[in-house]
Amino acid sequence: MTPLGVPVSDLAKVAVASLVGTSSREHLHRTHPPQTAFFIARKIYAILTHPLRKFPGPFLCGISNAPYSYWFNGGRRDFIIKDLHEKYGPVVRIAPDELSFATPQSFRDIYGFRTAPHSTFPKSRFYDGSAFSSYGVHGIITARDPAEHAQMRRHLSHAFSERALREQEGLVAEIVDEFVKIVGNMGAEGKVVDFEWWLRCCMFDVTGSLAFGRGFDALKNGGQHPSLKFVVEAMKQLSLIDTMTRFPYLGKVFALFFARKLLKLLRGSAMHEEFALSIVRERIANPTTRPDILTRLQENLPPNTRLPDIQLATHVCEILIAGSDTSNTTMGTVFNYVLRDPSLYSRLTTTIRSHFSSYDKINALEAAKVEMLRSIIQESMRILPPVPGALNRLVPEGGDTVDGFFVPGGTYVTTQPLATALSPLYFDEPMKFKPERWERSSKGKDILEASQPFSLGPRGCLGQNLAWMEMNTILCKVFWKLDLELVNTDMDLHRDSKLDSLWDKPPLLIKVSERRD
Ligand code: HEM
Repeated sequence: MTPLGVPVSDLAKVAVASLVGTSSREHLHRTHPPQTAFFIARKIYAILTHPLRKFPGPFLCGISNAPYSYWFNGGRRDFIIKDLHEKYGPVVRIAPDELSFATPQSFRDIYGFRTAPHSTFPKSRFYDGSAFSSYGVHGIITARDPAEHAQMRRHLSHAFSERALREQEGLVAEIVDEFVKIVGNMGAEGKVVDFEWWLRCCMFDVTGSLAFGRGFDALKNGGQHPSLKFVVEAMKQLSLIDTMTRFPYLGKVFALFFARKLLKLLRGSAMHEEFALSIVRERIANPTTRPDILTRLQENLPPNTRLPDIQLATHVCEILIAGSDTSNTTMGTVFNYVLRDPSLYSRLTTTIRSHFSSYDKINALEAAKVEMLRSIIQESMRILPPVPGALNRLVPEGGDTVDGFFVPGGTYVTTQPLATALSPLYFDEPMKFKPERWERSSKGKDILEASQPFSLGPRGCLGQNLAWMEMNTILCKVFWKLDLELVNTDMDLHRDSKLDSLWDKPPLLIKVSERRD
């Protein structure tokens, strides 16, 4: 398997098929007219009697996965689905077996814990494939079996507890200080800093330090670590893998066309897996009390047991992706909107600079008290949900209801975060950045549960307290110490971002200088 679920053997099969000609199945399809007519009649019958036929949506989506794959590969899937919700309403059929919802209640029904007579929806096959999946090992994010996942989550929760968080603060602060110093120095040299890239390096180092027990020196060497390159590349290929899952036969042809890309991914994946395993093994051979996630994952196990090396390595690889890109996207959105609004920028810097009498006094506990910053972060996660909408779930056998609609078993369902969080049904002037809607005193008409950046229920974000700690600390330190000015003001985050499984954002060019006041 590739890291993302494409069986390696498929690549070989495609190569063989291309040498020996069409497969027997393809030969069957070069059929006599009556067989062709029968095939078409069967297809039409299946379309007319499909259990999802009553759900609204574009006609083509009801008969083929092609529109969905086309949108996904074009990088604008979620924006298109958002438009479809505006046209068709709260539920849209986006593929033959797939429904998209855009309501707060659907978040609860699809992702939440449900009690009898309902049942909790498991993750779908679109989660198959991650680092080490070729060994049959799943991590906390890709485990689909609810019982297997529940056991993992109980164990991993310990690594994200309040106590663990307090102990992790020092490790985070070390890297944040390095980040502030590096961007400050670049600014002093007269360079414009691409915060999109440097925040990515910073979060990769922070999450690497916590999950792998060491940073990746991405800040020191400008993101040259092969694992960072691989992760960035792999996240951009998920639409391709999704397409291959939807079109298993066409997928083989695709594999031929994209053989180079896939082989590069395979090589990158093998290196990343090797690297993760070597770190885990090194750690096991040299036990330490360093208070990171890797240490915590080796605790709280039944006596005389330990997690297999590969299982540990799978968890840390998945945590690396879950924890780095999400926080980096959120902070990029904060900088983008705050720096465009001089009054907001001035109020925020004044608040932070008066809250802390010196840079050294900035810590997670105090940073969490800056309420204005909290509202700004919440609004940033609403206006650009850091995890876009492929959090696919499978309706269990027998079917169930989602926001009052009965959905047959076997249907794939999602709540589309962008469509929900940018809907005028739930937010007043949804395209406007208005942090005040999150303030406790706000009497706005907004329905805040329509923004669920961390998802909810049994698979909701396990690292959200850690994420808050990281983001509060970084943003307080940067706004306290540096003056910032957005350079590429013509950039539009919604217009210029693409998405695959996560966001592919445009550069965020910022002039940085030591604060003048
Ligand atoms: C702004 C920052 C973050 C956001 C918006 C975010 C969002 C999410 C979302 C939406 C999910 C659900 C994914 C799904 O259903 O497939 C998730 C899961 C998860 N996140 Fe986060 N996340 C953030 C930061 C972090 C951090 C910093 C970590 C750890 C270093 C982390 C660790 C996890 C883990 C382990 C899961 C899997 C939980 C499970 O399945 O039991 N996240 N996150």
